[in-house]
Amino acid sequence: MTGSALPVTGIPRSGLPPLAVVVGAPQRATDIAARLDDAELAGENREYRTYTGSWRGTPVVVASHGVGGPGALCSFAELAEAGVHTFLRLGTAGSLRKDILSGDLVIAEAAVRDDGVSQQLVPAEYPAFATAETVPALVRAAKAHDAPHHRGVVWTRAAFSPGVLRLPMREYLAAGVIAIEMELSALLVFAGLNGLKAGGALVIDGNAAGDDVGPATYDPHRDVVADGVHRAAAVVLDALIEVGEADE
Ligand SMILES: O=P(O)(O)O[C@H]1O[C@H](CO)[C@@H](O)[C@H]1O
Ligand SMILES: O=c1cc[nH]c(=O)[nH]1
Repeated sequence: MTGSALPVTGIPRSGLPPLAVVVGAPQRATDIAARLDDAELAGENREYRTYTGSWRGTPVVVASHGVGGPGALCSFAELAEAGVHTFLRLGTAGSLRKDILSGDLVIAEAAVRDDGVSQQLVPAEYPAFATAETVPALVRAAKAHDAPHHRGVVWTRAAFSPGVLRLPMREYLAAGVIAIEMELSALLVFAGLNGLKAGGALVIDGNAAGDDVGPATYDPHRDVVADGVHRAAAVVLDALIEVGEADE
């Protein structure tokens, strides 16, 4: 990393394309970048691996943000500083509904702010909402790619493994929340507070509606999940371009 790079992610201080797909895992960023034209590594440090390239002729960023809201926020802040103004997260999530299956895509309308970090930015009553136009853009792209999809509210939760406290699972199921993951609400709040656009689509990697969510029931390394992520990458990139075109 050079002195001209941003300190956490190692990306340049300015000049990145305004449209970004953000993902948890560095390898997922590499896999998606391999499908871009003219992909180049723009920076790498810790869990943050960032590429630039173009998708259907439009310059984009693909970046990994790691696991958990606090670390992910460091990446979102540096990406925004470097020029990104629209973020779509392509993540994985546990399903909270029997009819939402492994490999399906959940398109987020909003997220429960149980991320453990956004409460330090703004009071908890402030909503974590997806930028309105991201939702129909993702739905249209999912249909175009024949991706089984669902839309609704996602539970972003900081703790992956249970502790001694009872999870409010029954309450969130009764409230109609459809999937659980770990970073989206931090992204949506960050975008809301900074006049940026953000949304997300999550590939289901199993059912997480029990009281014993966490490592004991977690099995994301299956073909049905890998196939879902591969399909979702094209969905999210297409939706990102559509949202970007609406800005022009
Ligand atoms: O697949 P990613 O994008 O990392 O998303 C999910 O997977 C991780 C948990 O293993 C958390 O980051 C969670 O949000
Ligand atoms: O947080 C997460 C992410 C993926 N799958 C889960 O069950 N939980």
